[in-house]
Amino acid sequence: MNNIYFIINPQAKNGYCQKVWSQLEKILMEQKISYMAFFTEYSGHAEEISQTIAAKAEGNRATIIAVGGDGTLHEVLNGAALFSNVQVAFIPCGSGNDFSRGFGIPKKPSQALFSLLKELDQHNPLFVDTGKIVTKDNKDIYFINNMGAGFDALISREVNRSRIKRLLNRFSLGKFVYVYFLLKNMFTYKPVSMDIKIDGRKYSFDSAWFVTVSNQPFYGGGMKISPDASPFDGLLNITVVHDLSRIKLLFVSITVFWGGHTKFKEVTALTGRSIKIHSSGALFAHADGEDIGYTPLEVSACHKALPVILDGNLKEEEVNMNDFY
Ligand SMILES: Nc1ncnc2c1ncn2[C@@H]1O[C@H](COP(=O)(O)OP(=O)(O)OP(=O)(O)O)[C@@H](O)[C@H]1O
Repeated sequence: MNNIYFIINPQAKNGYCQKVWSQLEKILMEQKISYMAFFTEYSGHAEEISQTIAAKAEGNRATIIAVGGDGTLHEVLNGAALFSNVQVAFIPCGSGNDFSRGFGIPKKPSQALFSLLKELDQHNPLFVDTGKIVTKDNKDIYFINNMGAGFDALISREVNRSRIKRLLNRFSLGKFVYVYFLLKNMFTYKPVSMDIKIDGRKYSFDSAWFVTVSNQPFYGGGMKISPDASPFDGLLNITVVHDLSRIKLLFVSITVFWGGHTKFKEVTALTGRSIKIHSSGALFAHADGEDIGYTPLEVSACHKALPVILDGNLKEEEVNMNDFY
C-alpha cells in the first residue's frame, strides 16, 4: 500500500502556491488519485506534519509530496529523514526552486505533477544523497541542496526576513532578491578566519567570505555555486570564497550564475564526506536557505539516504545539465 500525502505551503512565493494547488487538485480529481492534503500554517509546520505522517504510517510505504519552495522540501526532509518507509517528492512553487533545477523536475507545477504521477506508477524512487549537519547543541539537521556559513548565510537570513522578496515575487523577479542583499551587505561585511577540516585534513583561510557545502550544483535561485556537485556520488562539494576585495567579490558573484567563479584563485573547491567548520567568530549558517543558527558545525554526507520520486530515466551525470531552467 502506498499512501500519498501532499504538504502544501500556501504562502510560498507570496501565495502563488495556494493558487497552484487549486489547479493541482483538479488534476488529481480528474486522474482519480486518492490522497490527503495538509496546509502549513507557520514556519516549521511542514516538518511536524511530515514527521507525524511518517510515524503514523507504522512502517507502511508513504509518499510525502512537498508543494512549495525549497524551504518546504527542507522541512519535509527533516520530518521524514529517520523513516525508511517514506519516499519524498517535490512540486516546485517557490521563488527559488533550486531542488527542481538540480534534479530535473519540470518547472511548471502541473507538469511536475503529471511526471510525478507517471513515475509513481512506473518506477521505483531514486536514492539520493543528503547532508547531515550536527550543530553545537547536538541537533541534527538534514539538507538536500546545500548549506553554508558566513556571508551567504547572512544574505539568506536577510532574504527570508525581507519584504522586498514579496515585492519582487509579485513581478516574478524573486530570484533577484539575492542580488539585492548581496549588494546591500558586501560593503559592510567583515570576512573572518575559517578552519575547515575535510576528512581529517585541515584547510585554513585567513579572510573567508563564506563556505558552502553542496549536494547539487544550484543555489540561491539558480546560481551554479558548485558545478560538479552530484547528489548521487556520496560526496559533498565544498566551496570557500576567500581573500577577495569587495569589488572583486561583486565581479566573482556575477560569474556564479554560470559557474565561472571556480576559475578564480580566491575560490577554493574541495570535496569530502566529513566536514568540520570553525570560524574566528560565530557565523550565521543556513541549510537549504533556512536559518539554522551559527558555527561551529559538523557536516557529513549520507550516501543514497533518501528515496525521491524523480524521472526514472534521469541519468546521474545529467543532474547538473539543467542550465536553462
Ligand atoms: N503558513 C505559513 N506562513 C508563513 N510562513 C510559512 C508558512 N508555511 C511555511 N512557512 C515558511 O515559509 C518559508 C519559505 O517557504 P518556501 O521555501 O516553501 O517558499 P519560498 O521562499 O517562496 O521558496 P524558495 O525557498 O524556493 O525561495 C519557510 O521557511 C517555511 O517554514
